[in-house]
Amino acid sequence: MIEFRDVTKRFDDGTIAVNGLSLVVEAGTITVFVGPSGCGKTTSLRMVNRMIDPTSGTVLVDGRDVLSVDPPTLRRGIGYVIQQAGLFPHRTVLDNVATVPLLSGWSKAKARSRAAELLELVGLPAELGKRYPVQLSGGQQQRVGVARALAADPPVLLMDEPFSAVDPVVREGLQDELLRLQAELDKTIVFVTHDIDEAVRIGEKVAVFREGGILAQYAPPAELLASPADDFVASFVGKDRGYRSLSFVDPSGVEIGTVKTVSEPAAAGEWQLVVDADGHPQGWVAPDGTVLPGGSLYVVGTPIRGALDAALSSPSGLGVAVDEHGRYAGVVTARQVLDVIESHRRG
Ligand SMILES: Nc1ncnc2c1ncn2[C@@H]1O[C@H](COP(=O)(O)OP(=O)(O)OP(=O)(O)O)[C@@H](O)[C@H]1O
Repeated sequence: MIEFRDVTKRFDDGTIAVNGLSLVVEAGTITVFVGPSGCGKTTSLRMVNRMIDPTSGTVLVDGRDVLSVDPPTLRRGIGYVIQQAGLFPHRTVLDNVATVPLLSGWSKAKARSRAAELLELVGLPAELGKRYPVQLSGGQQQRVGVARALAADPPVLLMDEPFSAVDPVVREGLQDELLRLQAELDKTIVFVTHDIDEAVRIGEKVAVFREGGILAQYAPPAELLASPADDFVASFVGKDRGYRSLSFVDPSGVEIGTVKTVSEPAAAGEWQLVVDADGHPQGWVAPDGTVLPGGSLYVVGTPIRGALDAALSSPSGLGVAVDEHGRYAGVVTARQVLDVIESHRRG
């Protein structure tokens, strides 16, 4: 557990970067600090591992005031991941990941075998270990950065805009990967971003900061979207928040219907879904035989936003539902999904 107790940081030039911050980051959760540029997110994060010390107030990690622990000892238990990964350019990927185990006195062989395991854990093929950081894509470098931070198996992980240098598609992949890793590793993660979508996607709790280093709201994502504490949070969270809050609505009640499926397109006077031999949807055949690409797919059991999006983006008006292996499971209509949303709203 990490606790900020009335923490203020005033820099020498008088800038108040963090102003009276009090919050608790529960152990084993991902907590996101989000807010516009310059509102004190990075400064708050760096006070956890003593890259910056507070002017007043106390930061506690597992009940211990961080000021009572010398920085090298403290940092052994706290992994740190930054934007652009911060890898050593002159060392191979494997040696980058092995750095901390080596510093902790492990033999070279043991440190490298641990590093190889970690590369696998973050989804990188073993052969990339021999390359140098410049020979990797931005997304791969970020994965190496995460592997390196995990090398000493720290209970706490600090991540400062770790995915902001990569394109949106790679970024979503990295976010999914982090959620998968977290389900396995159960770390206490503090994640800084200025992207509210990223914050509500990965955070179990989200702290919204405003200018002047003031905490505007600290709540689970669904609550943030449903009841922003004030106008600042409401505008920061954005005008699509009603739609985005559907990411947290339970899909039970959504009925999965059926549609005719075919393996070869042919006009049949009705909408038909083309599926391959394994049952994966390929596209639609309109009643006049025109072949059209499909819309987004709804994975059955996932939040209701996906069901609505599948229906709205489908040329037939029927959203295609698939199982967890991506195989056709049925269809949903926007009308029916909206009825379920309405019934949830009425409670
Ligand atoms: N060493 C420093 N000396 C003086 N002011 C500083 C120093 N470091 C940061 N600041 C100021 O403190 C405020 C908070 O900075 P911080 O980096 O914590 O913000 P942030 O929310 O992480 O911003 P960003 O999203 O742009 O990284 C800013 O006004 C910044 O200019």
